[in-house]
Amino acid sequence: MQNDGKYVPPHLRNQAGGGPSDSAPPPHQGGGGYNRGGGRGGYDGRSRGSYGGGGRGYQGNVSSRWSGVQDDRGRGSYGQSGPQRNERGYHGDMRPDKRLERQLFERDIQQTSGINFDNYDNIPVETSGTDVPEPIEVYSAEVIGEDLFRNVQLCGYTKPTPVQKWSIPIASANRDLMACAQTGSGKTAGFLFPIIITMLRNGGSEPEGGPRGRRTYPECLVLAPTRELASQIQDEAQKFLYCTGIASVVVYGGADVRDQLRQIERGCDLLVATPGRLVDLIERGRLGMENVKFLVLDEADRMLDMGFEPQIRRIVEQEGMPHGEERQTMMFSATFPTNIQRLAGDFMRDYIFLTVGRVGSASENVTQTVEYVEQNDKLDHLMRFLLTIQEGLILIFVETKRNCDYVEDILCERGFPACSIHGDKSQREREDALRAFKTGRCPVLVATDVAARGLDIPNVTQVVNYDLPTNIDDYVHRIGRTGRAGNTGAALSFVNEKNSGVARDLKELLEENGQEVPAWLYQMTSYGGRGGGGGGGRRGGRGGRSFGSRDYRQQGGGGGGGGYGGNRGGGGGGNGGERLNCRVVATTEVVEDTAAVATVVEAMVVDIKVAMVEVGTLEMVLGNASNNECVVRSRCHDVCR
Ligand SMILES: Nc1ncnc2c1ncn2[C@@H]1O[C@H](COP(=O)(O)OP(=O)(O)OP(=O)(O)O)[C@@H](O)[C@H]1O
Repeated sequence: MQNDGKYVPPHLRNQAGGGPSDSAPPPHQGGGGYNRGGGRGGYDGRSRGSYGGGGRGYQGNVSSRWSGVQDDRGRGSYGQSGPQRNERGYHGDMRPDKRLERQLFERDIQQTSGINFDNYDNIPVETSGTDVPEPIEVYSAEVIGEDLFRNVQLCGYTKPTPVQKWSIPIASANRDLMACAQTGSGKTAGFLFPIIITMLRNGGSEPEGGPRGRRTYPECLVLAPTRELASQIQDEAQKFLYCTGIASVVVYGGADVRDQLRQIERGCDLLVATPGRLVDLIERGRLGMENVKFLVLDEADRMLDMGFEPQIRRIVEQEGMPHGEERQTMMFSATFPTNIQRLAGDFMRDYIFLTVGRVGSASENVTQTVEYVEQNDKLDHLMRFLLTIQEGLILIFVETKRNCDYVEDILCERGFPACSIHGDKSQREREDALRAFKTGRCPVLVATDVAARGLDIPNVTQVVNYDLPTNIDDYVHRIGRTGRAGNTGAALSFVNEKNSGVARDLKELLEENGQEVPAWLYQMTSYGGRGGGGGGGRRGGRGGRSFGSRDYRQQGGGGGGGGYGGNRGGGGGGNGGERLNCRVVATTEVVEDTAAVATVVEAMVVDIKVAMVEVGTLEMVLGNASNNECVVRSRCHDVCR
């Protein structure tokens, strides 16, 4: 896949020269930020051996050898106890920089709001929780502060989206928040804006007891499930933080850790991270959680669902992160199954639950079509379909990494300029493929679910579910890669008998969005097969379309969210104790961690309102896994009678 370190799509791999040149910078330069001032991309003498208690510091000591390097004084430099703070108490740059400004806010690489942007205002908003603050209606210097307002204008935002209207006053009032809003409706700004407003209002400060060793102490931590999403949040944060003096850094796995350490050492007020790499840096003694005043879990349901719970619990509960009033916690997603709400509730205090539209509903800006296609016909069908798409970027989702490579190869062989992204690719390959896609050099991207969440790529006009996902929430996120910021988009899904597990939820979702439901899909969902007429789909378990039941605390079984996870007993209220003889319906990998699966299955059983499954039952099921009678994947998709 690599050629001199550059990504070459398969259809160009055997050609002389190895494919198109690729001179654009990587989407993210090692976690660096504009607010890093000098030293971007080059050797930064100041960050070597000068940090911490050593006290030497290279402040003001730039010799002629480094005269070409931009000075960094506007954002503080290294001294006795690490990077200096600026007048606001943070570590970022406050000086305007026209070149950087152009780079950050360049319109032609940004998502511009589309014709349906104003329709967001028609989506019903519901809040639950005590003393909910009133929403804001406009962006102005009075409402969000001068600095942020300037940056909002530079972004071209003329008014807040519904999730922003509510999240800004709620979070600015120091309230915890669990927010659920459609894909592409501006949740990132929804959590970053109130944090920036509050950070600028309060000013930065040292952790209680002062800094220790070589640790850096961010005041805000944003956790995200994938590298690409973390990197994208950082890009957004950099725009919103321009000239505010707040420094943001991103860290994620697969990228050079030394580079990330250098970035952190130069000062980090707002940290965006994937859980694994963050734990690594905490273990190395380079990051401390003691000063975290704002914690955000973006795509919270995905992170917990993906098995990041142990890392997240460690980060939040065992690394000195402040509790209670000392910390504000927010969680955002377009989907929030009840079981995950329950789990997430453990990290929050007296939180407000905000829903824009129904929890888990798809964006109304996406036209959804489903076609019955037999497994063996998919490739031909796909290629015929691609020929009908004349413009825009096309994102194709497949279920497995192997299939991802395979579909990419075949498409390229047949002359479609395609690239691919999945979890087995190197970070470099992932970045290169995304860049080739974004720039339109490869307008077809084949992806696994690694690209399903959060990615905001302008001009994606078509999503294809070559393989349908096994649960409807993943479907909602996947098709949400198009139809963003009020733009319209289209999603086509290939469906056959293999997808009977999700067919019923799909049918309901199509109906809810006023999309055409073909007769064969009605038929498919009318037999008693699993996930079909048998009931027990996750969707029904979340309370269907009933508005009031979205916040699990209102479903009678919540009990305030205490004691899930480490304490399984807390989970089962309201189910009447009916015993479930369950079978875990599963997919690819055999899972070794039976306890973790038990947690997920138990939560799902609670979710579909039947009963608590006993761990013993589950172990028995898992015991059969080795006989291939039942293969379990770490994300259990369905539990049925
Ligand atoms: N107030 C606004 N006005 C115009 N555009 C906006 C506004 N808020 C956000 N956007 C743009 O809308 C796009 C989608 O925003 P964002 O990625 O935050 O959506 P999201 O709700 O987090 O989606 P997902 O659920 O897929 O993660 C981005 O390009 C963002 O810049």
